Amino acid sequence: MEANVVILGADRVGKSALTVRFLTRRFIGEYGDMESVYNHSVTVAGRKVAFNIWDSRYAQDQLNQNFAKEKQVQWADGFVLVYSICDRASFNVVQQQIQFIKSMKDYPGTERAPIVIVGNKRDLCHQRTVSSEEGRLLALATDCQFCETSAAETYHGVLLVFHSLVERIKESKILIKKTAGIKSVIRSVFSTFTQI
Ligand SMILES: Nc1nc2c(ncn2[C@@H]2O[C@H](COP(=O)(O)OP(=O)(O)OP(=O)(O)O)[C@@H](O)[C@H]2O)c(=O)[nH]1
Repeated sequence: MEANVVILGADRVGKSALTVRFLTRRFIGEYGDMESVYNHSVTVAGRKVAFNIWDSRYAQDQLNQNFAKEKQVQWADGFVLVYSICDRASFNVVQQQIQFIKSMKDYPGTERAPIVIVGNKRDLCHQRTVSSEEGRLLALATDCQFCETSAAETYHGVLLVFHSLVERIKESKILIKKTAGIKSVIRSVFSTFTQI
């Protein structure tokens, strides 16, 4: 399976740190500000998954932000939305980004959004301004997955983020296929009737 994943979130929340941790198992501290797409294959539940990961930048002005996000939303099969547990403004950005994604992608009623909300920098819990409960409630209200982790401290927490996203992407791809199949049946029935 191929999975296009976009990493979104405000400035300095750890988007690159999470990406690099997943790719290399390492935390290197500073990451520059290049926007890149990385390829990385891992085995999830016995199945090889080829990830294309778009580590995005957060555009400051609204116009560029929407333009960039539209491209990303069209391209993506799934999203990792990152905030820092020490930065409430970044939590608000994630809420806006969920709304934006949902307004652009029409997830049918039965489909759970292929989005994982990640509260990063868990190692800095003495500076916490966003509680775990708030993150969990946001995920419940928006039907997304949620986890807190620390890219600085753990590889396994980060791995879990991508594994749980794969499950949602799998479900979403099956549903898209089914819907496309039903649409094509309806189209062919319709064209048969219009020819009669
Ligand atoms: N303590 C701690 N610091 C972290 C963690 N993740 C990232 N950082 C630090 O936070 C800063 C920003 O990390 P980046 O990965 O560059 O964040 P980003 O979201 O890609 O930032 P932009 O390039 O501005 O979009 C760096 O100094 C990282 O070392 C974490 O889990 N814990």
